[in-house]
Amino acid sequence: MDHFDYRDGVLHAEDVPLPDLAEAVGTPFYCYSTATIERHFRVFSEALAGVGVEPPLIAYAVKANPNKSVIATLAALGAGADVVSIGELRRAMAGGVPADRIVFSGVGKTREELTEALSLGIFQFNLESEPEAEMLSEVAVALGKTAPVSFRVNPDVDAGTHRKISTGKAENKFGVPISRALDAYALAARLPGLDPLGVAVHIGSQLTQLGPMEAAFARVGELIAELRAAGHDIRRADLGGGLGIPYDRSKAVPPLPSAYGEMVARVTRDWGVRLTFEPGRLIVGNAGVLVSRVIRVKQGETSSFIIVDAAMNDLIRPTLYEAWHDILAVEPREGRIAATIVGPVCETGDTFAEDRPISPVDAGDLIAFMTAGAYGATMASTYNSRPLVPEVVVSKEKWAIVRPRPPVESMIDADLLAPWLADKG
Ligand SMILES: Cc1ncc(COP(=O)(O)O)c(C=O)c1O
Ligand SMILES: N[C@@H](CCCC[NH3+])C(=O)O
Repeated sequence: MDHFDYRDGVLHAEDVPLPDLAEAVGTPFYCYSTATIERHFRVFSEALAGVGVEPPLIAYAVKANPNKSVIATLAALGAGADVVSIGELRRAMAGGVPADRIVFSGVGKTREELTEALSLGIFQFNLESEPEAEMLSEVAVALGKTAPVSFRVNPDVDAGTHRKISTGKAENKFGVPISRALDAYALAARLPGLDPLGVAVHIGSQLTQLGPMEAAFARVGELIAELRAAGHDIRRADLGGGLGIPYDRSKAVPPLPSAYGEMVARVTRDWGVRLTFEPGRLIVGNAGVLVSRVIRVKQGETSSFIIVDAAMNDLIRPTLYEAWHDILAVEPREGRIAATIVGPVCETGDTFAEDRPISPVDAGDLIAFMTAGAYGATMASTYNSRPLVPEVVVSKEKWAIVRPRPPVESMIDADLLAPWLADKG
């Protein structure tokens, strides 16, 4: 459930009519609902409340939406953070997440990143290779600290999602092959400065079936038993994120957090570990929309095109993953047309939807891309010298711009070549 609804024929974000925001902020802009973010975090936390030997750590995957106000909303509810760069780590802390609730994931952490994170005293490093373990050991020895580590294992499970967001198949770059895990833990136990205390897994994103996750978790359970038999003191398991959300309201809803929670409870019953979860999309996906204005409507030879002022640089998911977003008129008119909805960027791929049924719209009308709170603004670029889209947060009848629109002048590079040319004579 989200808090974007029609009232008197106008789409609202909580109690704020979207046309009012468009008037004040200009288009396009992202708009997030605080109530939805809070609700999703609570629903997920309640579904997982009883699993593991102590309350689980719900580490919000910051990459899904790193806006500081979003992080702050979640931090106030006790969320931890799953981060993949020092930028995300600093953002999480700036948003109020304590270091000891932060998990550092990612396949290419640098020595500088490992050093800063260890100095800050984070909850856990999820290592993705043996060379990374060796580097972290060197860092730990230099700092005179012990790093709490898990290996992210790659269980070679087909997650049944889009190939570009599947992470747990043998051919994916992520994790240590589970077949090599015993050797990796033996290495970590030998290396000074590492405490190999857990196992981590994450097989992909927008997962719409529980089966592949259950298969991966079962393998983690077997591994924990083998590691203990080999003398390792395993006290934690991190089951990652990935639970899917409904993008197309006319289709079946993916498994709910309650069903996920029941599956996790069943599979992990005898593990005797503290569990961590890293949900991203589930928390923020349906908490955000991208609001855009129709620039003009144009008749092509075979299609009718609605050209809007948002483009692939603002929301890349449709062209990158053939992803579906519901597209709604903010103030719908009578009737229905089918149109191809495109942005102004000079790429054929700058197409949000083809032959999509939508209420008739004219130049100047507003439309909303639904379910854009996750992997929307965070994946934006300035391609075609388009400034990043502003972000607005709504709470009941109040709203605030939490990232302003940069001026178009910011698209003009400083002239760094001139002094160099002058220097050459
Ligand atoms: C390691 C890790 N954890 C958590 C997530 C969050 O995934 P999602 O947004 O699908 O919950 C991702 C992204 O897929 C990830 O790579
Ligand atoms: N960015 C992707 C998901 C990748 C998740 C990060 N590992 C999406 O929009 O669906």
